[in-house]
Amino acid sequence: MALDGKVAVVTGAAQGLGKAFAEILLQNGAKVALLDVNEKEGKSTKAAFEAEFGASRTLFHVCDVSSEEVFKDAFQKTVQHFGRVDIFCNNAGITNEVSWEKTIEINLKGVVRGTYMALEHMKTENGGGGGVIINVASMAGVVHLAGAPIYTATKHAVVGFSRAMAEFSAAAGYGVRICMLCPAFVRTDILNALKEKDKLGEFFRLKHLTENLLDVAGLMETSDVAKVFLQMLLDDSKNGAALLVTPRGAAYVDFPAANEIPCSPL
Ligand SMILES: NC(=O)C1=CN([C@@H]2O[C@H](COP(=O)(O)OP(=O)(O)OC[C@H]3O[C@@H](n4cnc5c(N)ncnc54)[C@H](O)[C@@H]3O)[C@@H](O)[C@H]2O)C=CC1
Ligand SMILES: CC/C=C\C[C@H](O)[C@H](O)/C=C/C=C/C=C\C=C\C(=O)C/C=C\CCC(=O)O
Repeated sequence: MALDGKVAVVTGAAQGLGKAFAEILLQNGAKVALLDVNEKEGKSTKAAFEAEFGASRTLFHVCDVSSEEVFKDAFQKTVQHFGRVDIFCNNAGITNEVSWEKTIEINLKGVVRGTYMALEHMKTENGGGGGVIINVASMAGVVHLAGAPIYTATKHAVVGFSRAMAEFSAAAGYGVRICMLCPAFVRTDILNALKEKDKLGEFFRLKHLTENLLDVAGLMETSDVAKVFLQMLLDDSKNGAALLVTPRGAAYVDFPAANEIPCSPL
């Protein structure tokens, strides 16, 4: 997929990884709708992008992905403004083990909402032009963090949901690919949760496990992950693929097929 003239939506685009994904899309010719719950940071990011890429290439909407109504409204306004959407990146996410229902609302239900909305608009069955959905999971969508069980659960769920939807989309002939990005640790504000007892609750006592993992794994910059995001987005051969991203490189996860699970008689 060439990006010139394409329209992308990125949730959680005010800062961190979402901002870096929006920036690389803009650098490659796309127009980008930035959706984020943080109005101040979102406006400031929009202003910075306007200065670099021109006012007509971006749009910012205050949007909380945990509200069906608000999310739909922001998406509809994006379609009205740009006329179409070709790329949808469900990136918004939080780490909060105390308000765990909120974490599920944003990290999982927000991704489900965004995926359904994007499919409804892009699927060729409805006269859409097809497209790509990138759901941002995490390395914690494939391995677990004992210090963040709900975060782990939401990211595993994003991987499972996206894989199932990718196969469904292909079987239904929607013309929409769905892939998952699974980075390890990236230097963004989300890592501050590791220092906050009011975010980790009883799991705060295991924060050293995550910190040890981080020490071994190393920390990436958002721009490094954005380059890998772009490669996956442009690879038309990938559907239902989960790309792990680490400081040592990237690799697609080799999931077993249902008939490949090794079992022995009980
Ligand atoms: N930084 C890391 O180590 C990694 C992060 N991720 C994932 O990347 C995604 C982005 O996170 P980061 O950039 O790291 O964190 P971040 O905290 O810097 O950015 C998250 C963005 O999402 C926005 N957001 C939060 N709740 C929202 C809501 N309800 N509706 C709309 N926007 C909302 C925030 O305002 C913020 O702009 C998340 O899904 C996270 O789980 C995945 C792997 C590694
Ligand atoms: C409380 C958690 C806070 C934030 C979580 C992060 O945002 C992120 O989503 C979680 C990442 C989880 C990563 C888990 C494992 C990572 C493993 C590696 O990168 C590989 C580790 C070591 C390899 C050593 C080597 O062989 O070189």
